[in-house]
Amino acid sequence: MRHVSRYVSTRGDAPALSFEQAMLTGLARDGGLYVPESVPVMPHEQIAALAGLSYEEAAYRIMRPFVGDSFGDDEFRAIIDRAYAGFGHSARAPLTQIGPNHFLLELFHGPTLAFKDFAMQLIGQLFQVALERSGQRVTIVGATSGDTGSAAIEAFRGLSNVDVFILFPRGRVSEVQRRQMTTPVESNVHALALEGDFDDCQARLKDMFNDFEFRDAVGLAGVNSINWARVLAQVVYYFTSAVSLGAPHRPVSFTVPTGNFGDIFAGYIARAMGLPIEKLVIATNQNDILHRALSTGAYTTTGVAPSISPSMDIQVSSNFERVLFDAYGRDGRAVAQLMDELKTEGGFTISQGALETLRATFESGRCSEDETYATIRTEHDRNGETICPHTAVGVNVAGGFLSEVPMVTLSTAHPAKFPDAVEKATGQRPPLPDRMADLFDRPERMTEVPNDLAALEALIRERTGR
Ligand SMILES: Cc1ncc(COP(=O)(O)O)c(C=O)c1O
Ligand SMILES: N[C@@H](CCOP(=O)(O)O)C(=O)O
Repeated sequence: MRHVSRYVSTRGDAPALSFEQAMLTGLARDGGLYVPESVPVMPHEQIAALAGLSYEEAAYRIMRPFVGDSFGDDEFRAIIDRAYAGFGHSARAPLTQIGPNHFLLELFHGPTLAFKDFAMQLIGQLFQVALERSGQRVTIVGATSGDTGSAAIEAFRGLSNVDVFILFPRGRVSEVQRRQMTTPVESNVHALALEGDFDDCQARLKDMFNDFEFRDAVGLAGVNSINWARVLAQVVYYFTSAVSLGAPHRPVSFTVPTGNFGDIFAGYIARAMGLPIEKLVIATNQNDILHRALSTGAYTTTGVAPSISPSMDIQVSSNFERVLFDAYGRDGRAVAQLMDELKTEGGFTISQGALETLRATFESGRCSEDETYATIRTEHDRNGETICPHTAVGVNVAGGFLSEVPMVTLSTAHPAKFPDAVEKATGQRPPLPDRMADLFDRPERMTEVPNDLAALEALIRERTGR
């Protein structure tokens, strides 16, 4: 398979970078997101040869061409092995069947019980190797609607060359999610409860990246899915699950509970690499901007409405920019203009040509709050499966797209992260795994912060002394 040598910005006005540079940079200096200059295609026989391999070996073969010479072969293998050693299931991402031709891909066996661990554990290892080599010290700032934050803290806690600041919307994450972020005792961890919603957290994060003086002074790095390495790690489980269902000899479809569009974008990359994905279905909760955009062509923000699937309470869906870049023929100026309209006017209209391109790849659906509860209840009663509300959104939307082609719905978090919603739906409270059983007894530590760039930057500078 050909190797990717460079990553380019979706806004076309930042220097092209190597894999390691793009990973440590996060957001491009023109405000865009890095993508591979071109996506390598994995030949049919190499996809077939993934059957029966360990998750780690498959991960190595799928990701290696994207890494270029940033990491040596043995070094990269060792990084992958360390990343997944702490997962609670030997298959890492096992499949379970919930109906004729309908499967759940369980992505919650990592240390913080959500799919974020697949990428964050890998990024943690990659950062450590890269920073030790360069002697650099970085300040990671992340925005979270609940799961990215805990996964990032878990991956970077206690590291001597990293400070990690996580912005989460105060009162809008589940109690388990909040405690996962506020109970770690390491002094390099800073949980910041922001007065606002997730879009505010993500907007302030991007503002920090666009303030070059601050960015350079603190050595700002990002581990949200704006970071290409996050997306890359998530490509792997599309391959492993599809191959175990017969790919590349037969096609497979995926439904992805979607918010910031990072996870489904990884599926889009898998498809571009040659994995025969028939349908790629975007499943949204009541914050349905992506479903509306695909249906009408109007990408218009309406304000975030809190839901029982809080990690998907997002309106400004960051990675959508990456598919727009392709849909507009990789015209960075056109993308920059759309993003400008989004910022100044709260939305934009997708051109007819780009909309047709998007519709050729993606389907979409929306799931209401009542439907989410009903789906959790039905899966519990019919299949004995307890699923989290995000997964329920996926299962519900996937129901409209079932066919003779196997459908895989991504099960993105463990139900115990959202016990109130699950208990309300099923009458039973899902227990936390043993290693987290004392989560509610641990003391919490967090700082309440305003939705104000200057105040946030001042706090980060003071805490890091930079
Ligand atoms: C449990 C869960 N499901 C789904 C999503 C949506 O994923 P994405 O933001 O990659 O679209 C998230 C947040 O990212 C999440 O934490
Ligand atoms: N749902 C996410 C929001 C941030 O998404 P990311 O994939 O861009 O990090 C969360 O749980 O924090």
